[in-house]
Amino acid sequence: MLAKTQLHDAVRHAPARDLTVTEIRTTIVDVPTVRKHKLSQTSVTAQSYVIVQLRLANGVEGIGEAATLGGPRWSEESVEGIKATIDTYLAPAMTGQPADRFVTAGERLDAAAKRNNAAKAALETALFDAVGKSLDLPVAALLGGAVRTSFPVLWTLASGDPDQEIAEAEAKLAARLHRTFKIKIGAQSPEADLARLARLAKALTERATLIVDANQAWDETTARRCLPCLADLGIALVEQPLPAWNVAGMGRLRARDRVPPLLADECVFTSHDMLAVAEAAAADAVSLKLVKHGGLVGLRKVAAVAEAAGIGLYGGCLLESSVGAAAHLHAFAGLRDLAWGCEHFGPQILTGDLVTEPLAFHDFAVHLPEGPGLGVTLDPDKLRHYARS
Ligand SMILES: O=C(O)C[C@H]1C=CC(=O)O1
Ligand SMILES: [Mn+2]
Repeated sequence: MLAKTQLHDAVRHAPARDLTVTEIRTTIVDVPTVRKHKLSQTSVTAQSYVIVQLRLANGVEGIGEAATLGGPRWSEESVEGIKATIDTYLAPAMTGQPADRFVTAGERLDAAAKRNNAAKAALETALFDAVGKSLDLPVAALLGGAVRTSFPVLWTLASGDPDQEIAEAEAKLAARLHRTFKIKIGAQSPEADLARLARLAKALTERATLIVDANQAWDETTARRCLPCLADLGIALVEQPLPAWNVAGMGRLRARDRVPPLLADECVFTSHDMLAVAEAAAADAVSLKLVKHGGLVGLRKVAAVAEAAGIGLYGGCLLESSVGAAAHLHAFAGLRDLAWGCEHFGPQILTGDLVTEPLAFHDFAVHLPEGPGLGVTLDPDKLRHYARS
């Protein structure tokens, strides 16, 4: 039994348990990138996020982030739209509600707005962070506990200039930061991309694993022609070669010879999408992203459907800062098998971060931050500095 003074101490130090949401604030930030990042459908020189700050009755603040890529070009959500949706619809639906009923919160958010998955993900992340901080538990523990605390992490080559890309990959290898590289293709002709990939494969042979992401750029005929060439170059994984709607086409491609494993990205937002991809045998792996799945609970549901179908898990990103990247790592930490590693290099491509201590990258891995909640602390000066005026 605790002595009286010990009992008083325990009560005094116990985090206050009133987990009612009292206030939700949103801020749009624009953080420049170290170089231009060129995808098939857009290119960016700054990353834009909506940062959510959510306060509980106990005084604890939770944070979350919604990432976008080039405005509403990667998916339909933009930071301007996300902020308006949270301020007008999602925040009123959660204010006055308990923060620790995550499934009920999801139901309320779905009733308040259709889709808007990135907006919901940012708000739900802030709920998890606030509850974790209140209970002195990491978010990964709230999700069932961490299986791993470090994650193999790749780097994306996306300047489009092979000389620059080879030099960038060499620097990452030398610093023992990354040894798998994802090359963005589809911004130029397939022939130009194949020539570029041949140069990269030759320069990095035996020292790196290469994967490619077409971001929906090819039609099925082009993909039929080019996929065997990618197999010959030793490309280990081909992400979203076809438009998101053409799941049947991905299934047909996968059934052919000399086709590298296919990774589903833009064609899987919901667990229903995941089921359709599984039924069409359209992917070997799926890229998991909070902005697609509407938050951590949704991400785990998509992962469960993939696991049930024998489809591998890949820890996807949308170039998040350390806030959004930390949220992903907590969700990935509890997955039984993250066969394809992760791509949360986002904090490294920014010229600055939004937290007091950015995520740690070393030994070709990114590491789960320690401490309650997300394990990262928003830096108010940096938030002010990058906030859109
Ligand atoms: O995968 C995407 O489509 C989006 C993003 C993730 C990494 C990267 O370079 O772009
Ligand atoms: Mn992708």
